[in-house]
Amino acid sequence: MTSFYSLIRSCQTDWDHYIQHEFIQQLGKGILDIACFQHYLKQDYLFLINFSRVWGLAVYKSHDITEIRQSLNSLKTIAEVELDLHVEYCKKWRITENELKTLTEAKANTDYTQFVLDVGLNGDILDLHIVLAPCLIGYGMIANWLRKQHWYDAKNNPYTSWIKMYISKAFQQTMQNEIAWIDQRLLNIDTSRFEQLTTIFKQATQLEANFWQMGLDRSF
Ligand SMILES: Cc1ncc(C[n+]2csc(CCO)c2C)c(N)n1
Repeated sequence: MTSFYSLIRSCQTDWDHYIQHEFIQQLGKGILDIACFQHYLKQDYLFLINFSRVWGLAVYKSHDITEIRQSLNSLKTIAEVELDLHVEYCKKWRITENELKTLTEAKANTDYTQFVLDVGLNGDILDLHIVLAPCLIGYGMIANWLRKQHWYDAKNNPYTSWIKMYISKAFQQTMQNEIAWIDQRLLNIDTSRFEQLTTIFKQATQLEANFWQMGLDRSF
């Protein structure tokens, strides 16, 4: 049966590279250079702004009022709640609001956003959810993977607060809801449509891995 997990299996190597990226391994061991994490957090502020735009596009691409409300809800959460939380979180890492407002966007960030918006503009609501899946579902899976590693150090780790966000019951439930939404839509698609979706999913997964690499290299 075609399910969200078939998408992962279709690009297992890329998926594992994203989930188990060096950035994540160093973060889980608590040895990631703070400057790399700060660079990631700053770029993520820009990413989240673009990400909220994508939900705006999803509102437009919705088929019915249920889908409109679902996308609108995601747009409101990110624009009205999560961005403020991100700014507060950045302050704890000595990143000021002014710094966030005057950032230069890194190439890995632009490439990712451009791809997501391009898929969204040309495709339908299912394409949009699939291109966003590595982002929406991947972070929850990263947290779950980290937790299972024998070297994962939750106690003496400056990054525990970040990992906790994605281990939280609320986030894990959101992730499961998204998997269920995708699974439902994958039930009735044919092979060629599935192949189209795997291409989108694989590319978004690679772009997510590039985002970690950008953090690690502190590149622009
Ligand atoms: C590059 C990048 N990829 C994924 C996420 C994770 N993420 C972004 S928005 C969202 C949904 C609601 O919080 C999630 C899980 C991130 N922060 N940065």
